[in-house]
Amino acid sequence: MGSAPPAFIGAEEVEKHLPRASLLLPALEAALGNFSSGPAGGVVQPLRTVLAVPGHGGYLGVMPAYSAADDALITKLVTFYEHLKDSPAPSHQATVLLFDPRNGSLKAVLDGSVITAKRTAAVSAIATKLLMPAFAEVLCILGAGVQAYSHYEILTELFTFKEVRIWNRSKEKAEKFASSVHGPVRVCSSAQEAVVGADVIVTVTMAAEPILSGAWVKPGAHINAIGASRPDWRELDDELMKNCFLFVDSKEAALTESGDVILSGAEIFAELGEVLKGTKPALPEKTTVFKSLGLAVEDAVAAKFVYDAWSAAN
Ligand SMILES: NC(=O)C1=CN([C@@H]2O[C@H](COP(=O)(O)OP(=O)(O)OC[C@H]3O[C@@H](n4cnc5c(N)ncnc54)[C@H](O)[C@@H]3O)[C@@H](O)[C@H]2O)C=CC1
Ligand SMILES: O=C([O-])C1=[NH+]CCC1
Repeated sequence: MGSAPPAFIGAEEVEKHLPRASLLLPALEAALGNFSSGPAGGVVQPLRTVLAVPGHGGYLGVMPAYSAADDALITKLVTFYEHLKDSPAPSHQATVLLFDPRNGSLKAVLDGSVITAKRTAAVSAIATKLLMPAFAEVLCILGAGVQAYSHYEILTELFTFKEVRIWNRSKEKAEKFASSVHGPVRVCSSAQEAVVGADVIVTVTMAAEPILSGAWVKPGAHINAIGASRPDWRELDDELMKNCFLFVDSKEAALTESGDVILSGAEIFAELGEVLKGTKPALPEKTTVFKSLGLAVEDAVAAKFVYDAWSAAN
């Protein structure tokens, strides 16, 4: 007798079993600490393979990981395309394959887009909790796409801001964002207007040139830098990169994939996992940048969470 056919868990079902990204926080904190502990942490995760799709402005990322603590074995396949102006397709699409670690059988094929949106925002929330200044009042989001929504949701769930500001390259999209989310959001006409005086800043754009200048940033602010995941793409300028304390999810990934890190020559202070383990300090009183590239082990944690909840309900 062969093994059971794999389950297919689509976007709606993923959303149903993972209604809030904050449900992932304990498991993600543990996974980031394990990732930064080397082989003793039980995370096996090579640097992702990213191949360009010539002539189409697209990329395919292959992201395998095993987490012993979660006993989760996955690979995520994620595509991202720079300019999809005349296409209804989202810029990022992903699928997660979840395997049985005991025998390699495929257990489930999960929509990876909701997982990517939620686990990325949850990791930014972990960084924000550790690195944002005391008494943070103003949240600023640069970009108004999928990640802007997931970041807004978790950051306003976990923290209380007096003001939330958004800027987007096309103002219509920022206005749509402001009218879709539940709380009040001020739409700004320039990135500078949105950034000046902000305590927590999130960059979630597809920019390839800097959209955030260090000259605008309030000393002591915390920045979650989520976009610019190619070695020649930027969201942050040199002034910011060189005058901040730089935290990353993975040093290896940052030094290979992040244009903001590679081209600025900024020194990495710590991995987030090292702060979570207590081997590096958090420095919330300093200007801090968390440069996120996205780790497959985060997808492993999220896919396991969704699969377990789905299995319990089916
Ligand atoms: N660190 C991580 O784990 C992850 C990072 N990302 C990155 O986060 C960023 C946002 O992703 P999504 O929200 O899914 O994308 P999206 O396509 O839904 O939204 C992108 C936003 O950037 C704006 N934009 C596009 N080109 C721009 C430019 N040249 N300058 C300024 N703004 C521009 C668009 O108007 C849109 O509002 C992307 O760079 C993506 O690669 C995405 C998933 C995971
Ligand atoms: O981790 C991830 O899925 C991604 N990081 C950058 C683009 C997609």
